[in-house]
Parts: sequence; C-alpha cells; structure tokens
Amino acid sequence: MSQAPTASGDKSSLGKAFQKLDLEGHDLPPSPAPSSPRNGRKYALATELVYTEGTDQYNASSVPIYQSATFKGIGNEYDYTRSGNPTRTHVERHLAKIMSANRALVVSSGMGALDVITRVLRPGDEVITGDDLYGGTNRLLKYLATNGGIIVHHVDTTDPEAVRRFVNAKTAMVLLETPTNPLIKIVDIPSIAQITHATNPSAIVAVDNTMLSPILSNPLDLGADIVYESGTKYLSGHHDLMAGVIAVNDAALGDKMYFSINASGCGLSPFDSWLLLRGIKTLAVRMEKQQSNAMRIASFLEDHGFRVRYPGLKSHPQYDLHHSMARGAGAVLSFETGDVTVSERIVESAQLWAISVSFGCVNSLISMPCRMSHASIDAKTRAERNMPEDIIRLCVGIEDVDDLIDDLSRALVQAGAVTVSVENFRAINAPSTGPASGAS
Ligand SMILES: Cc1ncc(COP(=O)(O)O)c(C=O)c1O
Ligand SMILES: N[C@@H](CCSC[C@H](N)C(=O)O)C(=O)O
Repeated sequence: MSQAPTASGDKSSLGKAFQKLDLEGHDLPPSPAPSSPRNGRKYALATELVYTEGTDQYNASSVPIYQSATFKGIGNEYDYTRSGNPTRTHVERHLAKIMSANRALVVSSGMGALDVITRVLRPGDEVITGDDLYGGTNRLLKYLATNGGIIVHHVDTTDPEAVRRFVNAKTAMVLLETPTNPLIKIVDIPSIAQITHATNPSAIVAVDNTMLSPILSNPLDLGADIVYESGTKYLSGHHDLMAGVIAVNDAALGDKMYFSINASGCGLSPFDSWLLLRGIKTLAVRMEKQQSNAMRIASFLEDHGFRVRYPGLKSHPQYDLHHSMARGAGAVLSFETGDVTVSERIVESAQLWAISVSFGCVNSLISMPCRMSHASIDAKTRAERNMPEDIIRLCVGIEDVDDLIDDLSRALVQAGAVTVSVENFRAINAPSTGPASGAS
C-alpha cells in the first residue's frame, strides 16, 4: 500500500502549511502510541471488540467518563478536552485496534469526519468520487467545489478503469463508498487504490466504511490511506448518539487529522465517547443478527418478484467482488416497486418498520432515499445518476425476523404491491413456500 503524503514530502503546499502550523501551535500531543500494533490483535475481532485496554486508578470495569473541560497542571498529557480527553483517548485506541489502524480519532459526526478529512484539500486539487454517494457527502463535496476551488469528478467507481481515466498529478483524493448508499453498488478498493497510487503516490484514497463497519471490513488492509465511518450507525448501534471515526496508518496523516480536530473543535464529547465504546462491545452480535435477518428479508422480496439490491444475494452482480473484500453483506438493502406512489404507500403502511433516516440501529427502518437521506441531491442529478425515485431502503434490525416479514408483507399488500391474503402471511413467509403472485 502506498504511503499517504507526509508533512515533509508532500505533493502540494498543504503538507508544508500543516507542518508550519504544527510547529507554531502549542496544541499537540499528536500521535499517541497505539495501544496495540496494527494487526497485532491477540484474539478474534468479536473478542477484541469486548475488551479495552487500560483502566483507571480504581480498576473500574467501565472506563470512567472524564466529564471535565480542563485538567490542572502544566505540560501534562491533558489540559483541555477540545485537545484531548482520557475517555476519548480510550475509545480512539480501541478503534485503532479493531480498524487495523495505527491511529483512530473520533469526532462529533460522520460528516464531521469527512469535513476534517477534506480540510487537507487546497484550491485546484482534484477529487475523484462515485456517482452514488450518501446525500450529505455529495452536499459537502458540492460545497467544496462551489466555494473551495476543488474540482470534483463523479465517476462510476464500480469501474476501476473509469477512475484511471481521471487520476493525474492534481488528484489529491479518491473518495469511495462501498456498498454505496442507497444503490448498494460495490467498489473494488484494492484495484482503485493500486491504480491511484501507481499514477500519483501522494493521492489519498479515503473509504467510507459506514455501511459495513470494522466487523465486516477493514479498508486500510485493502489499500486505503484513510477509512472513516459514521459512528452514528453500526458502531454505536442504538441511535442514541452522533459520532464519526477517522482511522489511518500514516503518522503524518494522523497528525494532520488531529490538528484539524483540535483547531476546529469537533472532537467527540466524553459522554458520547463512552456511549460509543459501550456500543462497540456488542457490534459483532448485533451485526450477526441484523445480517441474518437482512438475508431472509432480501430473499423474501426477491422470491416475490422485486428487484432487490443486497450483496448477500447471489443475484447481486458484484457478489464475488464484495465477498473478496468483506466478511459479510451488512444489513442495508434496497428494492424497487416500479411506482413511486406504491413505494410511498408501502413505507407509510409499515408499522413495525419505523419511517426514519439512518441505519445500523437495533430496530428496523424503512425509508425512501429520494425523499429523505438523499433529498439534498436535486432531482435532475438523481436522474442523471440513475437513482430510481421509487427505491425503498430497508435497514434491518435485530427483531424477530418473522415479525419483520409479516409487517412488510402487510405493507406490501396494503399498498397493492403484491396480492396475497393478509391471513396467509406466516404461510407465505415460510422458507419452503413458493412465491406469491408477484410484484405489481
Ligand atoms: C454512508 C454514510 N456516510 C456518512 C454519513 C454521515 O454520518 P453522520 O450522520 O454521522 O454525520 C452517513 C449518514 O449520515 C452515511 O450514510
Ligand atoms: N436531514 C439529514 C438526513 C440524514 S440521512 C442519514 C443517513 N446517512 C442515511 O443515509 O439515512 C441531512 O440532510 O443530512
């Protein structure tokens, strides 16, 4: 894997600028020693998730919440919570271990993480990214293109050759999502990282791993320079906090990220750091259940004639690619009905499935991305990027799967999307039963 730019050997003035600011600032400590070397995990990931290193003077089993803005003294490890806090450091070291990283940093949201990452960009820099992106990511990139002099190329990142056509000496960043949100397209991280670094070794390959989380994928091991995630989703798992995570292996890159976090003041609060840590401990068991539920639901919809997008289904055109990179398919899927009104009726008819943005939570959610999570992408752009207006996204939780399928069946029938009698729900959902009369 190529190294990301360093403060001394950088492609642009940005490395020098950071070096200068770091030298002028008195706001370090950067680069705390990682608690474990990268990939130096002793146990399986599911075990490592549960155990964190280090404790307080009383051997507390749960890391204390250091709910303090200031720390007394001169020249100590901590002086001010914007610059560093023991609870935050604890979750950062834990995340570094489980993300195969030398350093992880936590901030106030996933978008906050992307904001910090894109602060390395300078006017004239080029960014190559996908044509199916989370709406907020698209919005931030559009803002940078409009106001920051950044040139953003949206390409079909499912085709590494499409990326190759745009990589050049001005490419500062290649920003990837996989699976994409909401079209569930798969991006070949190793090929794109190789293509990018071969042409421009100082270009940063950044991967948004929100849709999978570290239990299923470690993009740093696949050639990425930066991996970031919305901790609001699987990592925390209960929709009770907002968080963002940035993980790197390159020390200079980590220092730049830390500098921006301290300078802009977006580090995660002590209480949210504690909540995030608590959530991470159950990630493996939540994901296992969410994923098996998602597989049943995806199969149910496919059996009933819908076009389903889910990388756990063999019918996904990039099934093999996805499973060459990841340890599972995750729990987000989408499907189309062919009719926006029918889709709206399904979403509104669901009772157990909450109509809500977001995903990765213990309870199941249903949404229409074009009206909700991706509404900030204008309709013309959505059409140009082949995002079907009728697409429904399901974010599967840990409930009893038969209850979820029953509720979905009821909603499909009420919306006129399938024709089966309500009484027969359990019957039609039994795995041995053939398809009902199909999608409308
Ligand atoms: C793929 C993806 N990346 C990043 C984000 C941003 O995360 P947050 O909402 O925590 O800012 C989201 C959702 O919001 C997302 O779906
Ligand atoms: N109003 C919010 C929408 C958040 S969408 C959250 C999540 N990433 C998802 O995909 O559902 C906004 O405009 O950012």
